[in-house]
Amino acid sequence: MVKVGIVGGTGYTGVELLRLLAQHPQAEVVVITSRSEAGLAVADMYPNLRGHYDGLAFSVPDIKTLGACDVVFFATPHGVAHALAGELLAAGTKVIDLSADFRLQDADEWAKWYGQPHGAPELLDEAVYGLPEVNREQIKKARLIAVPGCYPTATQLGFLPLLEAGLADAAHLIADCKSGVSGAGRGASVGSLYSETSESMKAYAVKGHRHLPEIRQGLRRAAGKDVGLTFVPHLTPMIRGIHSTLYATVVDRSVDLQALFEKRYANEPFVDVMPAGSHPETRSVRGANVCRIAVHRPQDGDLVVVLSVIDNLVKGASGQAVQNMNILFGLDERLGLSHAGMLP
Ligand SMILES: NC(=O)C1=CN([C@@H]2O[C@H](COP(=O)(O)OP(=O)(O)OC[C@H]3O[C@@H](n4cnc5c(N)ncnc54)[C@H](OP(=O)(O)O)[C@@H]3O)[C@@H](O)[C@H]2O)C=CC1
Ligand SMILES: CC(=O)N[C@@H](CCC(=O)OP(=O)(O)O)C(=O)O
Repeated sequence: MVKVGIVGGTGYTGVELLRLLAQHPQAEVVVITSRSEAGLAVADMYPNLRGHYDGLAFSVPDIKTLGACDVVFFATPHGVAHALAGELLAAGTKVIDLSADFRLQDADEWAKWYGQPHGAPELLDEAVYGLPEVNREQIKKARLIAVPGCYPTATQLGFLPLLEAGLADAAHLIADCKSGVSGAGRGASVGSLYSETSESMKAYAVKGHRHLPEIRQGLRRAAGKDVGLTFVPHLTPMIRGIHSTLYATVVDRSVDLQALFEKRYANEPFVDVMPAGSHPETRSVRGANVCRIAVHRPQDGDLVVVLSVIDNLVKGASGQAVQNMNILFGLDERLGLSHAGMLP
């Protein structure tokens, strides 16, 4: 049994970790932290978890109790894992960080986009970017894993087959992405109010979103050269879901793109390449650790349109984090992650 600690149990990704781990046959959550709700029983805060975590209550973060776990997930705002990861690693505890603290390999780049100095640059060399479809072998040996962001997961998985095969004009990639409101977290803010987000839709951060350098870093690795990417996120009136519509110009029209995508993901348990002509829906992955992809070449032209959908809280965060844990501990990668999406 893997002994699990979670720092930040009251945010959306924290409670999603609890929901997924409740069904995991080889993991037991023994510590869950919240400074504001310390002492409260988990089931008193989250009635959906009644009967699953009897006796487990939130506690303040404490290195001793966390350091007694086999693995600690950070479901916290940026900067928290910087402060605590080093001590946990020294105690022999593995760290899976859902925040962006260790996603960018360059500490200066991180400081530029996150508006504060990088708090643990000495750990960057050993941090592994936790996208299993790319880094499975490194994840197996890692001590510190940076779980990719939600937009970066959907966008990279959609572009990878084209870039790895050298088939796209890497200088002109476009990612037009839509997110549900839970992507903004559980903290109260005017922008997340029902009356601000329902019956309306808008783009934001067109000038530059902090996921841009993360996506670019992954695409550069796949292409083996610099890439030019325009990334435009949108807020849409749904609770969960990311829908990435990706555009690239192909340099060779003769290639069977459907076959290329199917081959690339043939052995991936959590990437579903849909039949040619499909239009994946976000609700088909709601609650599921799945990225569902369709590839199109409208009117047989040289512009490829890839549609890629995930649940931002599952394949875009907590599900992917559990997938990483399974790989890290030599377990079946699918354990605890067999939920299908929810229609309607
Ligand atoms: N929402 C999403 O779709 C996605 C989120 N992420 C990332 O996952 C992380 C968690 O996001 P989300 O679940 O939305 O929740 P929040 O970012 O709102 O995190 C809240 C949790 O962190 C705890 N926390 C806050 N500050 C500290 C601190 N200094 N020390 C210890 N604990 C702290 C809070 O508890 P308390 O204050 O009571 O201690 C609370 O449980 C973020 O980095 C987010 O960017 C990644 C991908 C997708
Ligand atoms: C809709 C919405 O606001 N989404 C968030 C991104 C999701 C997120 O949590 O960011 P990390 O993956 O970097 O942690 C945003 O645009 O800031």
